Amino acid sequence: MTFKNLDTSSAFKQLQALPASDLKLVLSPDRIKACHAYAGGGLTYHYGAMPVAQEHMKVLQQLSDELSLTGKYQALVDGKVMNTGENRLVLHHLTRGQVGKSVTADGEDKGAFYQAQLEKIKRFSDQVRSGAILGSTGKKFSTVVQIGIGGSDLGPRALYLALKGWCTSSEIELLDAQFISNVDPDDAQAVLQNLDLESTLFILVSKSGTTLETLTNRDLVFQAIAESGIRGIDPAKHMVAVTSKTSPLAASSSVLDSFFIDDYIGGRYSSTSAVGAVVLSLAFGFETFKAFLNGAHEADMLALNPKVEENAALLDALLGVYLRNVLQYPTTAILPYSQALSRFPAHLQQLDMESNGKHVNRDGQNLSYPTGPVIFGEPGTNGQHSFYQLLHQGTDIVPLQFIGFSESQYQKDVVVEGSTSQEKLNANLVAQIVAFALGKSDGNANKQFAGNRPSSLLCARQLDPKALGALLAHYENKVMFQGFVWNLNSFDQEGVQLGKVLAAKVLDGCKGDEVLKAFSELL
Ligand SMILES: O=P(O)(O)OC[C@H]1O[C@H](O)[C@H](O)[C@@H](O)[C@@H]1O
Repeated sequence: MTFKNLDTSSAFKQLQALPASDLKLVLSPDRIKACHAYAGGGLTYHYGAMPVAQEHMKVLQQLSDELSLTGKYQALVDGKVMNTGENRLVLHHLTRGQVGKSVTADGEDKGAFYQAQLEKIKRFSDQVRSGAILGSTGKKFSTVVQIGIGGSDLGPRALYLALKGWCTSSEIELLDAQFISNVDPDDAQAVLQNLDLESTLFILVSKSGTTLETLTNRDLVFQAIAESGIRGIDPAKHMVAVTSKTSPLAASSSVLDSFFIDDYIGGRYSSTSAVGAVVLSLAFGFETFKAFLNGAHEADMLALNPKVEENAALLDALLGVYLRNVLQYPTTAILPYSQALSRFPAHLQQLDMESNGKHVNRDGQNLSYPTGPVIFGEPGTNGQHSFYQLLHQGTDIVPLQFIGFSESQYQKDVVVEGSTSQEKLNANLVAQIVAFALGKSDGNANKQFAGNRPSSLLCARQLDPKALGALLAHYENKVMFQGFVWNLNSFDQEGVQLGKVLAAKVLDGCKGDEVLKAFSELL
């Protein structure tokens, strides 16, 4: 299997030579109905409003074949070392089901290891939710608080918010989940001040076990418990740990129990491991989390298909490469028309930008072509009242990724002026896709809409656990495929280390109003 730079690919050179198609010419109901691929979990990926004609699709297939993209995916799930920067396997797919051959590493069957952790999490969450495990003063747990940052916060937080409505309307008993991530003491205080500590279980999540913000917040929580004055409360009975077996936290005695991931699960890819499993199983019940895993696994299996037009994640990845490297668009907006996905764009920022925001290839050689785009986004319709002006009439074209659902989660609605709120939400979604693609001519230049703003749409009947699992895996696999195309190592993150080192340096010499002095010393 050969890894090579995108600009050495003959198919890529063909792609560059094709005429950039004109959206106005091709967007039609027939095209929209024809241009889609099933993404798993009830989710479908629609690309009719993308600036590609059949001739582009043919060359994208050639590019995928030339770079052996699904072959590289198969090698990854079969246990080939794909994280070349850290010399590690990449096994997050295995946390939601077997995709390739069974993988043994460190003398351990990794599938069996992840399955054993899931079974332990099921037992534990069942016991907490049933009251078989109580707080140290005898109260049943009603709230869980995850302490973590980056991949130990963004994915789990986004997924909790995404499923809270569906679980509520499905009459699943919820435990309330809260999240503490920032080292800003106000972040923790805003959560702690509303808690009944006797009925709260804290989940300390750090794969490395060394992240400054997380360890600091752990100590802040322990201090709050100690200072609460609650008779008989034992902090160790109100905290569990999620970490890697090689981390300093692994042997911690100051927690009720520990659940493990390993070094083959990257932080931004860890939501389907114990990092997401503990909080989501406690909050919504293990069965809900298992349905979520099944949706992700279905998407993973679909991503093995070498036929680009039938592989939603691969197609999304290749269209993204066309927009980034041929049409030279530097950003992508994620626009979920679902308030429940309010933190999903934030998770995708880490997933995409920490994976592919790199300037050297897998061999450490500088690259001469663009790589990962800047990712941002907010739910619709709110974004329409914020940054859509630039998206419609700005000087830069920003490719758009819409996400939508036919039905709401709570199924509570109101008819105003002949339509429900869900109908209004989706009318806006449809109107935006067409307006961005076709624009509007006007004698007054200030009122002109150039159109030709490309977009894709991922949609399903409802945001339920399976659809959410497929949505998460779709983007993980899209980012993986794009990393293969750009010949990157998408699985390490050297770019976050310098800030940590400098922060430690400033801390040594900086107290309170000394900060300005410290800055001047560093200049
Ligand atoms: O889970 P931890 O080891 O505490 O790491 C938390 C985060 O730390 C860094 O920011 C890494 O770049 C992220 O990928 C990771 O998710």
